Amino acid sequence: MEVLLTPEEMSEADQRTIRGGTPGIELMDEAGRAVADTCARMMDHVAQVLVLAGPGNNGGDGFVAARILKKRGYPVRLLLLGEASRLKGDAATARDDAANAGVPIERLNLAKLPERLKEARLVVDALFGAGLDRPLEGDAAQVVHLVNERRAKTIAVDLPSGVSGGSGAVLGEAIRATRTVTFFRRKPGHLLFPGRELCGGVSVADIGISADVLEEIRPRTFVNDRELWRPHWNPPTVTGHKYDRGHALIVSGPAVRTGAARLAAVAALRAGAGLSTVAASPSAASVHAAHLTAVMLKAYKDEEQFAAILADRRLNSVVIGPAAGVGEETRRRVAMCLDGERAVVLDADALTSFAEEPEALFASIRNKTSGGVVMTPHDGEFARLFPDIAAQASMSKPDRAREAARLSGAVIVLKGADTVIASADGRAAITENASPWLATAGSGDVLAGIVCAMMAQGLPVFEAACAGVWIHGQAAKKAGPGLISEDLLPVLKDVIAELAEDRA
Ligand SMILES: NC(=O)C1=CN([C@@H]2O[C@H](COP(=O)(O)OP(=O)(O)OC[C@H]3O[C@@H](n4cnc5c(N)ncnc54)[C@H](O)[C@@H]3O)[C@@H](O)[C@H]2O)[C@@H](O)CC1
Ligand SMILES: [K+]
Repeated sequence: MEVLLTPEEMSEADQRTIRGGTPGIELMDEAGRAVADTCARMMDHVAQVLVLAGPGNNGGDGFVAARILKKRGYPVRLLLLGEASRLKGDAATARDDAANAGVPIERLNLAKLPERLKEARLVVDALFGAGLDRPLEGDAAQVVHLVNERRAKTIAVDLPSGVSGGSGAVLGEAIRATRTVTFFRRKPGHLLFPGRELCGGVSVADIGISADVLEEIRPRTFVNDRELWRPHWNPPTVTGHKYDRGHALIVSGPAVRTGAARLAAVAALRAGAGLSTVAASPSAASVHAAHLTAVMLKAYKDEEQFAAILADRRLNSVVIGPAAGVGEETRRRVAMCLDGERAVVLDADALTSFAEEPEALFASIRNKTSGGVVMTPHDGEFARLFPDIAAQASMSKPDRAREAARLSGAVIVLKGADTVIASADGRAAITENASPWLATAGSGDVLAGIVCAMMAQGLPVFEAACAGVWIHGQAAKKAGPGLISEDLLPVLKDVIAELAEDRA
């Protein structure tokens, strides 16, 4: 399980280490050394390196890197944004050490920068890191603009300058780096877009901070990797029965819109639910009947018959929303699904149907005494249900999802290229295995089915949602470029097989 540290948490890790007896300058030396090592690895021969240093400790790391590269025989030049006399603490020490080692240090001059960039084979961006607290403008923004325009090979120290470590947002302008070297642990901004794209490859350097500090800091943001949820997932046992693996129920849309429910129902079965049933009106059921094999079908004429289906407690996890239609009927069905012990995935039209009265939905979710609820909005659906949270532009995606989870009581899967899963208890996971080919019709229906299956199998709700999103991503990798949603279904078998092998 990989934890991510916000800039505040990282600063706490630094401070705890320093209080524990490691001088800050030692951490900075290690950070700068890691940057210098990366520079050396990225150049096939000794050539000019240009270090751009800012006014804080990120600049300090740049001074150390320049000093070490100089000692290793690289021609190095350092340009400082701002006045040397304003450097403080460890950064001032690092500047003195670099000057004593003979590193040429100049004040950064915009007019001369293009010439300096032309001379360099490699640029080190040590302008701003974790301390970025406002948008870049004026000279700083100009510098970034000129570096990006030059398309020079660029190594970012900690973060590409201008990228927020907490949210991945670009504040003003941001460096487009070839590679980013960060310290101790990755930050959310390395995984969240647009930051992720601007980082290039990210490497994490050990700078002498002990993992013990994490026990005190208790980070609440994670990478959605296998380790996060796999301890809760078990392959079928030799003597197991299909009912041990739960029974997924997928509520279908009307006769002309039945495909979404079938995608979800087959996905649920493939993702390991013991059984999967589609519930449909008689006209929709006759369409399904021509298509379904392993998935079962139950037709219902009216609300009473729908209630009778729900009364079977073996149907322990339900998906409602895909192609369900927006309006009162869906609202009533959602309320019926939420009333009971089963787990519920609310997707698509189930979310949009409550755009006018989200509180009614949240009240039904909070009234639930057992069985988890997962909501899977994309940005548009999220903004309809949580307009106040969506309006807070400066809030990071994990924080928006956390707030929504707190407000609604559901686990929120906020979809996108960097899907975030968050729970009301404050945990949030960021996904990095999504394929761009997942942006295709029906992909969300498949996801809803997989999440439903994970809850049917008894995974706790947050872990079920994380597992579902991860498995969906892996399936897309296996299906490959050009995939359509149907292609995700057969390859789910391979993803599950690998999970099972991994535990053997
Ligand atoms: N002891 C430590 O805390 C360590 C810190 N490290 C480095 O230190 C960095 C954090 O250092 P700092 O907290 O000093 O922060 P930064 O060096 O990232 O930036 C802070 C400085 O930039 C200014 N600033 C912020 N946003 C600005 C903007 N938009 N326009 C103009 N000026 C702006 C601030 O006023 C401040 O002077 C990390 O990213 C990492 O590179 C590493 O050396 C490891 C040890
Ligand atoms: K930087």
